[in-house]
Amino acid sequence: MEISSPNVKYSENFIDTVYDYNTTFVEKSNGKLLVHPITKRIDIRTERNVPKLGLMLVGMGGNNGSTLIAALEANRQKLTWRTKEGLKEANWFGSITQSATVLLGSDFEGKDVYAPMNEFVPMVNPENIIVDGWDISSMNIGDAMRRAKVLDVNLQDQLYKKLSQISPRPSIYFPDFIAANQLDRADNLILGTKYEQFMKIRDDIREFKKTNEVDKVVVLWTANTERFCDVREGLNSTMQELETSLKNNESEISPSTIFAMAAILEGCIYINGSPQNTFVPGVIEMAEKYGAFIAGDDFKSGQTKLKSVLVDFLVGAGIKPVSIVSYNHLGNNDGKNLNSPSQFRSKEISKSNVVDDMVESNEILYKPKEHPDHCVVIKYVPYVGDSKRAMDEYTSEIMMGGHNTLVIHNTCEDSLLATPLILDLVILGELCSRIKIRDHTKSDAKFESCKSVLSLLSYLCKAPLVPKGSQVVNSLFRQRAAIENILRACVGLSPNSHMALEHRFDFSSIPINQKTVESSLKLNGYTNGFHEEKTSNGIVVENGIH
Ligand SMILES: NC(=O)c1ccc[n+]([C@@H]2O[C@H](COP(=O)([O-])OP(=O)(O)OC[C@H]3O[C@@H](n4cnc5c(N)ncnc54)[C@H](O)[C@@H]3O)[C@@H](O)[C@H]2O)c1
Ligand SMILES: O=P([O-])([O-])O[C@@H]1[C@@H](O)[C@H](O)[C@@H](O)[C@H](O)[C@@H]1O
Repeated sequence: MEISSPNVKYSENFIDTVYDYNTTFVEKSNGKLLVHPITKRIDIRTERNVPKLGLMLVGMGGNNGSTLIAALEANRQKLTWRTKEGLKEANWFGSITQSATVLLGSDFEGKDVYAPMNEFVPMVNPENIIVDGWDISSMNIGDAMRRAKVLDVNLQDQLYKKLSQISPRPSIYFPDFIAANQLDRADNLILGTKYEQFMKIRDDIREFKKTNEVDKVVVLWTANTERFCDVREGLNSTMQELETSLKNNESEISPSTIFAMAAILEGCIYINGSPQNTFVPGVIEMAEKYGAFIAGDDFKSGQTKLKSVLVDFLVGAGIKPVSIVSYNHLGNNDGKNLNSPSQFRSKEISKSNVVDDMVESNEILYKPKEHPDHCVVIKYVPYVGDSKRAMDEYTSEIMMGGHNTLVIHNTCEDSLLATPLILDLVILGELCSRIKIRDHTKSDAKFESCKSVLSLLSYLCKAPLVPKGSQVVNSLFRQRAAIENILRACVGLSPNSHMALEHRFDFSSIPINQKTVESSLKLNGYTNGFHEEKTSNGIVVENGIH
């Protein structure tokens, strides 16, 4: 990849670009829309040095946790294994950072050219991630992998010895927050008051950092879905209240909120892969005060991911979804925990709200407050294990009183859909912590980090957490476009608009071909001897800046 841009500069530690950010503000008054296109010249700085990254999983002995650890090791060793379909090899299918590409542009023959998503800017290599974590179950990860029944046995057998030497740290367990049916796993617990348990988690993080000499740590919740906790003044509506409630051993402070507090105070990135409301206002205030990063909620892996595509397509096509029913049954421990009404309610909320922004986007189809019937059903059927059987029905109104009904059946190993998302959350979350911007027009402007709430990770979450006052976006393609266009901006490329004007109009008067490019480079003060620089991830950047 050769980026010939006068606005991109590679130094030893940074990629610096001067970027014209174009956006549009709209005023609504007296039924009219006054539209203000805005261009803001900013500097974008991406640290090039990728840290030695530690990942601490809460719930590491679960299906997702054990499968992630197994997959990291299998890919590290490039393992292959025989199955009845033939020889399989380790891969990261389902991970956008490892297995997806981004449209770069077109060649001079007009053909699209794509590049791997992880070649735009330096990203953490999964092979170098050091994993640790906690579980209320003491089972070692080798046996946990067997208990999960997710991976082929021939692969498990190659991994078992190494994974059986890994055991989860004792964790925080408040029976009231997860299903009672989880009690039989809970043999690996930290005792003491909530504050003492909080301090133990902080000690664990510090010990992990010191022992492994990691530069950064991501703490990621892939433990069981908790019930929602109360949010109220005097309990957790501010950081102060939360800290006081913790010290007072307040029953409504959940294990996940304690992990989030500990992670924030230890300078870690904290990511919530489950649907519960871990991020009470006091946690968000704490993250903002300490400049920590948080993201969530609930991995967007299967039915909901498809829903955020289908509803976007239907509403975008002017077709009106009027009834959406999402049913699935599965038999893994997640399903067992969700068999309990309070925990199911957490999941029902995250699976249901995903259509709201897309419905609200079209006032032609929907009157204010009008929305489709939307039903979510999850049943626990032990025999099927991790093989989730999902059935969805989308009924829509089409023109002249017609109807269109889509019925989808989807069977998958649920953990093999979620595990790659965990990797992406970790890698993209860490990348966000290395990107900064400042106002190019102000000589005294300071570089600013991302906001504490990493809404860029929405693509990976059912119920995206966004900064206060920001719009929740669930459309999968809008979420993906945000990621790819920010990666492009970090190397000075404009957003993919797909306008392709040069292929829709006769550009003979404005030729875009090899000669044009060379002459425009000269116009932009390029010299013949281009300054080439190999970046750490193999991109050769060619620019005329000397
Ligand atoms: N496709 C998916 O697998 C998917 C998709 C979206 C969300 N999720 C969510 O991810 C989470 C994990 O899913 P899973 O299939 O791995 O579930 P799982 O039940 O197999 O694993 C959860 C693990 O968390 C442990 N645990 C429970 N409470 C804990 C605590 N307080 N501290 C530490 N460990 C604790 C359990 O012992 C278990 O080992 C669930 O909340 C699930 O809803 C999963
Ligand atoms: O991601 P998705 O398929 O919409 O939702 C899934 C649920 O349908 C499933 O029952 C549950 O066990 C998983 O945790 C996941 O949340």
